Amino acid sequence: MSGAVERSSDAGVDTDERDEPLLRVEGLTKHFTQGDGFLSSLFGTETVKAVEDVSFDIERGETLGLVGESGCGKSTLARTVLRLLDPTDGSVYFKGADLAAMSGERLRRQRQDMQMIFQDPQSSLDPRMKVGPIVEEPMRAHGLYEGEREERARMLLNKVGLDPQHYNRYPHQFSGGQRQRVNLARALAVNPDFIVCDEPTSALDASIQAQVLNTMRELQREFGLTYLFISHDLSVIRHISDRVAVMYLGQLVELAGTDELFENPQHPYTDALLQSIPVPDPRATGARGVLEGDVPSPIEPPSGCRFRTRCPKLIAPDIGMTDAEWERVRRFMRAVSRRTLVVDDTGEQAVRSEFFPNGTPSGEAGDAVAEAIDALLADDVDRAETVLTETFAERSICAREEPAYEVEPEVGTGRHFSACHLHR
Ligand SMILES: Nc1ncnc2c1ncn2[C@@H]1O[C@H](COP(=O)(O)OP(=O)(O)OP(=O)(O)O)[C@@H](O)[C@H]1O
Repeated sequence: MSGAVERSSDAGVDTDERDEPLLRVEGLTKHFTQGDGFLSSLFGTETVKAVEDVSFDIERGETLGLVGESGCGKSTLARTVLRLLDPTDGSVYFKGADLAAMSGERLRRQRQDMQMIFQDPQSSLDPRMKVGPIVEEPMRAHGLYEGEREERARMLLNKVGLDPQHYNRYPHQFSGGQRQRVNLARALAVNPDFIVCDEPTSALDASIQAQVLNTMRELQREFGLTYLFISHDLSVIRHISDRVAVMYLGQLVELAGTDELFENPQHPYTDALLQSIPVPDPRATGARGVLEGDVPSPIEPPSGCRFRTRCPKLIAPDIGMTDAEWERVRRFMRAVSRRTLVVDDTGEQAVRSEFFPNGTPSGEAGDAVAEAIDALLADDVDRAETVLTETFAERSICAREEPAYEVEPEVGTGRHFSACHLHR
């Protein structure tokens, strides 16, 4: 029985292939084009740039955590990696072979080695089937373990921490955590090397979550598994990951070893995410609300660095301001775009003394600030915002060039990537 757990996929693997990372993702891009047919011929189509030029490797036996806010493209990236979605551009190499070049039977065989588990164990388990046959289903689909499927299913139920006697129970007879364990057993049924875990514990209570995560780590060691683990929850990511990739609006902004990322974050977005982790002491202040404004639409993402429209560290354009002047202009810009500033005739002085107590900057910067204040006096906030955006934000290097830098790690020796022009 346990002989059946031997890594069938490693048979015939040559040493070159073993030196390769298990998964190599290069420039992966996934766009969704919305609107087909008659309406789009009238109104045109819209392209959602869900994943844009994403590259990373995952080593054998490693867990790469992928974290980011809802809608940033984590699930789309995962599904494109597994070729459940066709990429718009880029490549995915699994054990050195290009998945994009595969189709039909070869892709189907490769998929056996790549499984996925989802957040909601309730909806992914057929309520009319008993859990034993649920676990056996992938074995049947791939024509594997003929004659020993039940024995293997019972063995796997045991390995994921369930009672093998529960083979004949239905999903509704299990708790949420147990159902996710059934899902784990099913993912392991065809002896994969790689499992994409998409928010697998997000629907569970914290204590159950920790138990399932611990089981996943034990299974990883025992079966030599490699995980791509997706979560919006930083504490889960920290608990389970060897390295962490941070995603924002379709792109990776930072990638480093877990301790390095948490102790030495180098991207302002990662920094903001870490600061927004709820603190254990609710009386402690200043730990929330760091991320201002909404995530821009992936239909028209900002040029250059996609985080720049919310970035507290936007770099000054080259128009001759001191750091202190730029700090004040940036604060003024934030207040204008938040639409919280109301200026009437008597308020002009108040605005100047609130934001520019030592006077506005000289030259072009000062002219733009004066023009924005005039627009606010005329109750035209949009014009004020446009003037500031065109003069300052759009001329920053953050708007003009896509950042990509490697920085020196402080904790450990792994490589640390940060897509921020502050590292110029
Ligand atoms: N089939 C689709 N057609 C059009 N747009 C899509 C499609 N699937 C996803 N998107 C869009 O792509 C972007 C990324 O979505 P995705 O579900 O990958 O994000 P996510 O980070 O996994 O979010 P969540 O954590 O909420 O699941 C979103 O703007 C989403 O609306």
